[in-house]
Amino acid sequence: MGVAGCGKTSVGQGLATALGWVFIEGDAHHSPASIAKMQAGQALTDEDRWGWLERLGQMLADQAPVVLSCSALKRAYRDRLRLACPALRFVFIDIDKALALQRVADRADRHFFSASLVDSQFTTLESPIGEPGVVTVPATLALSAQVERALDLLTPRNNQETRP
Ligand SMILES: Nc1ncnc2c1ncn2[C@@H]1O[C@H](COP(=O)(O)OP(=O)(O)OP(=O)(O)O)[C@@H](O)[C@H]1O
Ligand SMILES: O=C(O)[C@H](O)[C@@H](O)[C@H](O)[C@H](O)CO
Repeated sequence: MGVAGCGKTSVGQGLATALGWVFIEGDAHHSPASIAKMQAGQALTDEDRWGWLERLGQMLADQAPVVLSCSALKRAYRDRLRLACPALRFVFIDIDKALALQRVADRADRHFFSASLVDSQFTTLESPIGEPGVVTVPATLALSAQVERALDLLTPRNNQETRP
């Protein structure tokens, strides 16, 4: 989970490969209207997101264990997914606005998400740090180190929020 451009797809695919689990791309399940909005530089509202979260929750309930990429920016969104799948754990990819902007701008030619929306992602984000079942991985690490860190933190012996 995390804002646009933080690395959800990259880390999620890496985790799924390491775990031998299916990877589900959350962005592939937005409604066409939501994709059109984001393409046009309009931020999604709660209304836009609830149906999407329902669909993702159903997939978690039906297909777990899986790795799912999902922005899950607000506590209420995460709680909706937890309700569907009580064993759910979150990997929060922590990124600052400058780096997120850079990454989203760099891929603008091949991705629907408008760089003008990065600000609103940070306005909407309610940090999950401190919530149960959440581990945090810095966006600045190399991808392989992020996957390794996430796997390490997700193992029961390391039941902690962050690591120095
Ligand atoms: N650890 C990393 N180091 C350097 N670049 C990265 C890293 N992780 C991802 N990137 C790059 O940042 C960009 C965004 O990554 P990715 O698509 O995985 O993020 P995302 O959170 O899934 O984005 P979105 O949800 O907005 O589609 C991509 O160009 C990707 O190659
Ligand atoms: O909740 C949201 O606003 C969305 O899920 C976004 O976060 C994007 O879909 C994603 O990051 C693609 O760039």
